[in-house]
Amino acid sequence: MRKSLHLHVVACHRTLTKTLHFHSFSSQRSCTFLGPNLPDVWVPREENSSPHTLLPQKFQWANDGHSAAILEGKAIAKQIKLKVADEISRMKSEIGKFPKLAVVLVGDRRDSHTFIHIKLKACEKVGIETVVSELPENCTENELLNVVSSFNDDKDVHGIVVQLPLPQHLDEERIVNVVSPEKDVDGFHPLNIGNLAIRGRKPFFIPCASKSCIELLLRHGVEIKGKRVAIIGRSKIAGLPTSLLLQRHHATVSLLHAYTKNPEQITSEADIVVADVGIPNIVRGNWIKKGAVIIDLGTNQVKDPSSQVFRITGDVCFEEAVKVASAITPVPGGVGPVTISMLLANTLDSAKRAFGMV
Ligand SMILES: NC(=O)C1=CN([C@@H]2O[C@H](COP(=O)(O)OP(=O)(O)OC[C@H]3O[C@@H](n4cnc5c(N)ncnc54)[C@H](OP(=O)(O)O)[C@@H]3O)[C@@H](O)[C@H]2O)C=CC1
Ligand SMILES: Nc1nc(=O)c2c([nH]1)NC[C@@H]1CN(c3ccc(C(=O)N[C@@H](CCC(=O)O)C(=O)O)cc3)C=[N+]21
Repeated sequence: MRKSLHLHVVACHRTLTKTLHFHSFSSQRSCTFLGPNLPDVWVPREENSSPHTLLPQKFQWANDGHSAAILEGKAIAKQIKLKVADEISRMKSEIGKFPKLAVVLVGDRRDSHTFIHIKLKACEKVGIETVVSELPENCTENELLNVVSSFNDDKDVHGIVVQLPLPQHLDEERIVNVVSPEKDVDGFHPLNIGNLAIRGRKPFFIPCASKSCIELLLRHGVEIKGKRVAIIGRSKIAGLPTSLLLQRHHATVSLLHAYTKNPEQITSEADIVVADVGIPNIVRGNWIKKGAVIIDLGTNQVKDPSSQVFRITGDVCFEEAVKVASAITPVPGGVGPVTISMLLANTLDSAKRAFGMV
């Protein structure tokens, strides 16, 4: 029951939605719409792009009423989707082909169904064809491996997503290993993760949530190079690859997990805090250094006790953090939508590679 250790469920009402305008989009030129693909991003940013510091000079804290800038993801996601849709429509008219994504869902988890629904809808909107394979909770590992292998062999499929987590009796690592690295649009295959970890190497794909974190930081003018980053959570979906991607952007990264003692000591020294735990409101206001930038990946479905309706809440206590941080991603509407647009971009990339368009 390690997860219950720091379970602070706090009612965090979103009353503050102010967006400060000192954050410009000056970094747009240095990050492609497909996100921070290698190797371009490792080239130092243009001298004249003058990235904003984490604490812009004109930024003032009043004793009362300070509110962090909100790092909105929806507009960025929309921009990326438009560009992807445009490329796909040109692909169709020029060569008569289009990208196709295969999604594999095992079992009946409520959150997995929601996430897959979001992914399929987004694919439809931009012109990515989809095929879904649903297996029962009690399916065997071989049945699942056969489904993945058949998508590997299908030349019309360019991307494969096996929705995680899988039921306990299935060996997640074994399944991830079988996905062809060239169709691994999640970027979870050891070859892709390994190449992300090693300087100068280029994975076929970078995990979507990690690209989304970097995209949000760069697009809002937050400098990464030389900054101290604390990431809470080391999952292969987000925490671990985000640590690898951030170190490639020359951040100094601490990776925290369930065995980390006094995590608040480490987070309170960080310029950027990334939360990827899955525990609502685990990151409190007093975990955060004044002026830090907060990226909240947590997407926790919480049942409202009064209405019995599910709502989404992050890992960060927004109401407290917004008073201390200089900028923060909201949940919903922050990292999540950009993650989805990165999946579309990765799938398009894969199709372009398959059609010899890169
Ligand atoms: N917005 C987005 O794009 C995405 C959102 N998510 C969301 O992020 C959350 C995490 O999911 P996922 O990435 O699958 O992570 P996992 O559930 O796989 O892993 C959780 C991580 O948190 C760590 N952890 C657990 N309890 C504590 C604690 N008390 N203190 C410090 N660390 C702790 C675990 O440590 P240990 O390794 O030691 O067990 C583990 O590394 C979920 O809410 C998920 O929905 C995930 C991906 C993308
Ligand atoms: N193979 C695999 N790949 C993944 O990328 C993957 C996965 N498994 N398992 C689960 C996590 C979680 N994840 C999210 C994606 C989008 C939102 C998202 O769109 N969030 C919206 C809200 C969504 C809602 O309303 O429920 C938002 O934050 O605004 C959230 C979380 C991808 N994951």
